[in-house]
Amino acid sequence: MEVVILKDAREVGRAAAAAFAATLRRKPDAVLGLATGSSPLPVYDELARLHAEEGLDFSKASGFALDEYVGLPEDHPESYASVIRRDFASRVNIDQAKVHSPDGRAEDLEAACAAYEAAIEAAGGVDIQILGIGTDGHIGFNEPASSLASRTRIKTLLEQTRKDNARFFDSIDEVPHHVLTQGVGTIMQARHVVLVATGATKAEAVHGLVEGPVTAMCVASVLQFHPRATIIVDEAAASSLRLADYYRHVHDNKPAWQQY
Ligand SMILES: N[C@@H]1[C@@H](O)[C@H](O)[C@@H](COP(=O)(O)O)O[C@@H]1O
Repeated sequence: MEVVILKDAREVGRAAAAAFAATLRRKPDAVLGLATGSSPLPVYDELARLHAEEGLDFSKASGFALDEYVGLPEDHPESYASVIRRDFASRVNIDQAKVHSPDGRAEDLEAACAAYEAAIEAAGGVDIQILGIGTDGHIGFNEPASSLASRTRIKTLLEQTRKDNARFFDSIDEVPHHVLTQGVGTIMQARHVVLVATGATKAEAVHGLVEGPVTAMCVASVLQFHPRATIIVDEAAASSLRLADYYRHVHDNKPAWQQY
């Protein structure tokens, strides 16, 4: 696990976008793992800039979103399919038909989850996955006590997560109770995971993720088992890390040949 502590959200976005750009340049048909929430926004801003100003090419790439609300119309502005389209896909030259989300409107939700797993596998697996983190340590919508081996499935949201996400809706009553999410085991199969977190409200979750015991009570801590996880946080989100000075030292003295 590499922990990178940077000044602010903009720097975090730039560093995470650089990892995406490196993957795309090495493998133009890369499979990108996409996430919603406010944390990845600066990453998408920087990817859009790299596309516009430096010609970063997404034309052969494809994408898979982490999760989706159950029951929201596909064109609802807060469905995660809409959010990914608005925040990312519409701003670069990716083929929108190759940007996928779990089908939260399916009549048979379990079949939709199985189909999503099969689609990720058929695409060759996710090359690089961007992740945010919930205040309770969730990744995707894998709430505390999720199976750490889980695959894409239906989950019920914690009230805290519904409250956290209510800012995107007119009222909390509109936030769905159920979601489809890639499982923890699914996320763990991405070849490179880049988790971004900013702001003091994420400090405890980041501490649990990096330094806590591996526990389903802080699902992100499972990334301690991932062979290539890059955790990029700002100073505020790093404020509960016990070994922050060590992570800074490692990063500042990184040999030029070592990438994240
Ligand atoms: N399903 C998403 C997660 O993927 C995201 O990481 C989390 C945090 O969002 P934010 O970055 O807005 O704090 O929100 C939602 O629960």
